[in-house]
Amino acid sequence: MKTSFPRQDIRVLLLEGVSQSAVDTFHAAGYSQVEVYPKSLPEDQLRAKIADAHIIGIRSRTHLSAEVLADARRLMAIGCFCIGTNQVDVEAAELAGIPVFNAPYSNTRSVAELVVAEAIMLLRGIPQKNAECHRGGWSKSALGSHEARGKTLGIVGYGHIGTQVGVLAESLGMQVLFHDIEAKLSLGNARSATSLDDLLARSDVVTLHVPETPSTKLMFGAAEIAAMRPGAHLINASRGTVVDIDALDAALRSGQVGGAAIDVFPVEPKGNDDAFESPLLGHDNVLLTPHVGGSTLEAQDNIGIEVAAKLVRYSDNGSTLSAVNFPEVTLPEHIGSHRLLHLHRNMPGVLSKVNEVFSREAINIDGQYLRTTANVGYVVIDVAATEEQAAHLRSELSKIEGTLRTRVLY
Ligand SMILES: NC(=O)c1ccc[n+]([C@@H]2O[C@H](COP(=O)([O-])OP(=O)(O)OC[C@H]3O[C@@H](n4cnc5c(N)ncnc54)[C@H](O)[C@@H]3O)[C@@H](O)[C@H]2O)c1
Ligand SMILES: O=C(O)[C@H](O)COP(=O)(O)O
Repeated sequence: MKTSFPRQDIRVLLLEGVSQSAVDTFHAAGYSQVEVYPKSLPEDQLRAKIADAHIIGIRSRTHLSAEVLADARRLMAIGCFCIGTNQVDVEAAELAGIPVFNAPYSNTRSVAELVVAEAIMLLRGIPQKNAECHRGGWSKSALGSHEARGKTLGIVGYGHIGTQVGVLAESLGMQVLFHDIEAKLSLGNARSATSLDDLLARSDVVTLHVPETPSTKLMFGAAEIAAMRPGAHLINASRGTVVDIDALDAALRSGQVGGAAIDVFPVEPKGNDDAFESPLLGHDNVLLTPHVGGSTLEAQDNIGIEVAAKLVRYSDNGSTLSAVNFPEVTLPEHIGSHRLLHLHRNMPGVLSKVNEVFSREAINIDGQYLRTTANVGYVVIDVAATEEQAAHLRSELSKIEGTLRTRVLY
């Protein structure tokens, strides 16, 4: 199958050490121009690089703002090789006709395992004991050391990760409480708290699993920390913007928070060679990890395949299934027809103008698919036409008012 652009001319830019499995997936699909970087790029370099890329793959460190996307003149699709998509201005991407794909489940288990391990470590006071041993100290004591069995784990954000954490914690004999802004079906014996304050008042360990949104920004500050049980522990493997890090620092000093495990930070280094700074440095009772909740070989391997396959499918076939910012269509192959893709602002009258083009040109439509979001409409039309006719149709479609982007797949 030919595409409007031969695959070997499509430039794929993968940043932040996206797994080799992604590169292999692109190569196997005939995409030979895959450029790989081990970390995120400074904004000036990103803007220069993105100007030539047709497909970009990033993880959580690369910010694709509206300004950066404005330079991405050739960009066709974005792959977030992770769960979070908060680092991308997804609305700006939608209005530029660029679908954003991610891997919504592939690292869920990795995060859940780490969090449960951290809960055990915190309840036993292991971070302090480990630090002391490293300094040549020895304080063998059961003081402040507790079994996880019978303790209460409070999960804030009972989504894919939160539910998995709950299942694993229950298998250790923990009581699980959760709080979510949506009504959620509880798994196992987990119970919904009546409110966030109710959860905080009853939990020995609180773990955060909310996405970064305007409503979760700094949602865990001095007031929430004060509502925790004195000496309870806090785990954050969600996003660094969710916790007021200075308030946590103060609560660790005062003893209101007994210990913490923090994987994500308001400001994170761009790559492994850059220095890490945080007010939490030097607290013996804090486990600090460099945003590795989802960084297992198993998860990264799966994510590489999953997201690369979604990008290839969109590029080859136009399917947008599971795009986070785009009308979703699952399309059959278009053997024997040419496929025209028309992305337009969602405004009255566009579809009739699209259809007018085909009747005016007397071209038969083999199949038509349409999905809309509040902002945009995505119409896919399979036609029995020659290559020249398809190219002409594309140029006619481009002239319709409200058109954001057109492509043709031969
Ligand atoms: N540390 C890591 O490496 C790592 C790895 C994967 C994901 N993450 C982060 O974890 C987040 C959660 O992942 P997920 O797959 O469970 O997402 P999810 O969308 O399945 O679950 C998030 C849950 O949070 C709830 N929620 C949203 N706002 C809330 C609020 N204000 N109060 C309470 N609940 C709220 C949602 O209703 C949803 O149930 C991701 O968005 C990502 O930022 C981090
Ligand atoms: O959103 C995610 O999946 C996690 O934060 C992991 O991000 P990473 O790919 O940058 O490790």
